[in-house]
Amino acid sequence: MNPASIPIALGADHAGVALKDSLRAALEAAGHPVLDFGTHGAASCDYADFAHPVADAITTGKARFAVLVCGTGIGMAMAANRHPAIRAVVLHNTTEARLTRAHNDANVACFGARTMGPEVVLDTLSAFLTTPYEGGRHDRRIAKLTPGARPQEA
Ligand SMILES: O=C(CO)[C@H](O)[C@H](O)[C@H](O)COP(=O)(O)O
Repeated sequence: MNPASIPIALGADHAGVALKDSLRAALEAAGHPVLDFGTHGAASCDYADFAHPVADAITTGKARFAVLVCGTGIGMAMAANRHPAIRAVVLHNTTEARLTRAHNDANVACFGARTMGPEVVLDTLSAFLTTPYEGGRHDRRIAKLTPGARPQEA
C-alpha cells in the first residue's frame, strides 16, 4: 500500500473490532495515517454508531477513504450509504475492489469479519487503496447517484 497523507478512517462494531484492529496495524505499518473511530472493545454495540462518524469524516475531508467492519459488512454499508457523499461497498475479493474504485469511485470499503479471512481482506483492501478512479463515462453515472438527480416521473 502506498502511504498517503490524508488519513483513512476506520470503524467497527463488536463483531469487526479484531479485524479492524489488525487492519489498523497493517495500514500504520505501511505508512498510512488512520483515524480510528472505534469500537475499541468486545462489548456488544451498534454498527451505525460507528458508520455515521466515519462517513462524516469523509464528507468533511478529514479522511480520504474509510474501512468499516462488522459481521458481514452489510449493516455498515447500509448506514454509510445514507450519506450523500459516500459510496460504500461490501467487498469480497480484489476484483470487486479494483472495479469499484475504477468505475464507481467507491470511498468506503466494508468487510465482514464473520464471512472473510484476514489475509483476503488485507489483499482486497490493498487493491481498493491502490486503484485509481477512471473517470470518463463513469462521471456521468456517478452523477446519477446524487439525491435529486433522477428525472421527475411524468
Ligand atoms: O449488521 C450486521 C449485519 O450486516 C453486522 O454483521 C453485525 O455485526 C451483526 O448484526 C451483529 O450481530 P450480533 O449477533 O449482535 O453479534
